[in-house]
Amino acid sequence: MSKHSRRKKGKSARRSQSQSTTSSENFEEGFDVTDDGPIFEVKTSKVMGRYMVSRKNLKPGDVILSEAPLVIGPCTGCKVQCLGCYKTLESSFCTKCTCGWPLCSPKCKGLGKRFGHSQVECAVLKATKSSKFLNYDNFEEMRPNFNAIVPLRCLLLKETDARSYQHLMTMETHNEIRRNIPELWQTNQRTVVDKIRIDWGLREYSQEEIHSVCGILEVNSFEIGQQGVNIRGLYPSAFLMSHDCVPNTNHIDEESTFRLTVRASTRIEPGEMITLSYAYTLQSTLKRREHLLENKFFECQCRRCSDPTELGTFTSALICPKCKDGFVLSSNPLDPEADWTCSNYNKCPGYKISAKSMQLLLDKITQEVDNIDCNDVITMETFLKKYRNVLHPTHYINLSVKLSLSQLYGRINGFLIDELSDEVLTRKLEICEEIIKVFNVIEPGFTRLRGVTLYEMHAPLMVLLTRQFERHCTKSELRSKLKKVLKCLEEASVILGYEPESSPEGMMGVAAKDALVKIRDWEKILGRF
Ligand SMILES: C[S@@+](CC[C@H](N)C(=O)[O-])C[C@H]1O[C@@H](n2cnc3c(N)ncnc32)[C@H](O)[C@@H]1O
Repeated sequence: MSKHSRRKKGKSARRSQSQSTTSSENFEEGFDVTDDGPIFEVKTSKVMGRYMVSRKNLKPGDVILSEAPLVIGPCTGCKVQCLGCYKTLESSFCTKCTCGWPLCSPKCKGLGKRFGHSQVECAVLKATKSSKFLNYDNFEEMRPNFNAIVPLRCLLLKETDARSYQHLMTMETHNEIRRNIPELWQTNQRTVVDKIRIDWGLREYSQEEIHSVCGILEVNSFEIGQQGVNIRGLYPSAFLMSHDCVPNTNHIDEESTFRLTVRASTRIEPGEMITLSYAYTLQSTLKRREHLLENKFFECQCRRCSDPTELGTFTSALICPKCKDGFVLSSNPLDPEADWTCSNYNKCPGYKISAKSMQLLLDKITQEVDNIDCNDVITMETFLKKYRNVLHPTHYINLSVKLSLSQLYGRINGFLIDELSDEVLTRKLEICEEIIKVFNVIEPGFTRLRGVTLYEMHAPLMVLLTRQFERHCTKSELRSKLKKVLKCLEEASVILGYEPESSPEGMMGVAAKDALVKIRDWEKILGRF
């Protein structure tokens, strides 16, 4: 699963387990167990297979599980990277390991490590002369070789850690479905199965077994690593979380150990499903469902997907071109072929646009937005103006532009926070308020998107307030405004306090804590807010 979303599971025999098992029956280690028993249990349904259910009352921030990976390594389609630490490599700075595969340096910290380039892997890659397929003069051509590394690491577990291998093989493969998707199956055959069995000569692994490992990785793995690092990993219990387009957990992975920690992002009651989103939440229902079907092989029927308004967020809605008053919504969001109609039945009876026309329009607008430079504030604002009568203000395309603007205003040259006029500061604030209303619904609670946006909100509030103070405002006005800043910062510092300190979000969390100290100084002057 991507950072925002993802993953899945295994064989029908496993489905026959009892309706409700404690986590420890599946894999004793890696499960968080409190004094009064496991935090979650695993249940089974016909539609979803196994899924995780809470046994406790959980608060936002509570740890649900924290565990080391079973296996990690390069993502499919990754650039050439160091097999030890996964740093992307440029040809001129590359070192070769004795097995002939690239490393960042002879002293790479991942050399000889279980979750890096292990001695066993090195010996196998060397013995099979696998490096003869690596053309160091052409990094582009070298890339597909990396697709077979994690599958090989899974297969090597058979010898080096049989228990982990057995556990991994209980995960869903969706082989029955994947086998009937020729493009997917044949790509795996060519770039993984034949690479391992024919190019590297490791015939001891059967075709079926390697395809299963590919399926397990596609369905169950997490994308991990900090920005610019392209790694995927399988975890012993986290894969059991089912998908929901409004998830109730957030997770982070530690940079040096790759340990995954899953926390509740909202309150979770005993018996409630523990979920994450396998798809990017800032997408339309159509796009999320397409992603889930193509990559996780199921049709999402969650509350958000079933509701044309997406729980009142209107993230897929257009403004009706006919009455300019209603919103154009899918007449059946669970059917991608369904027509789109105006919500204003009285004024616009019978108005409709076909799914195909809608798709063409969105493709065109998406292309336009993709062409905007990621720091170009002016063009982003022009885009929003251009489509103000077409896209709902919180349409997902608008939201992605607004999310960028919320982080650019105050940060980039020409738009540094102290240089912004009151008008632009107010604009930043309005954008943050608008997007946080949507995040409160689709990514509620202690989530990265909310944490970052709350932090972004405090800056314009604070600068506007300081300017007002200089222009003389009353103590009580000041106090009430500072209260708002305090609220944003307090929540942002708690949420972002869970992020790794070296990550951009973690650094923001530290900055939020520093800013809180300064606000407390105001409190000393003005009295308690
Ligand atoms: C990472 S696995 C989750 C564990 C899996 N259910 C198992 O039994 O091993 C992801 C798979 O679970 C199923 N799944 C997860 N969430 C689902 C949902 N909301 N609706 C239907 N199926 C779901 C799908 O088959 C999906 O490919």
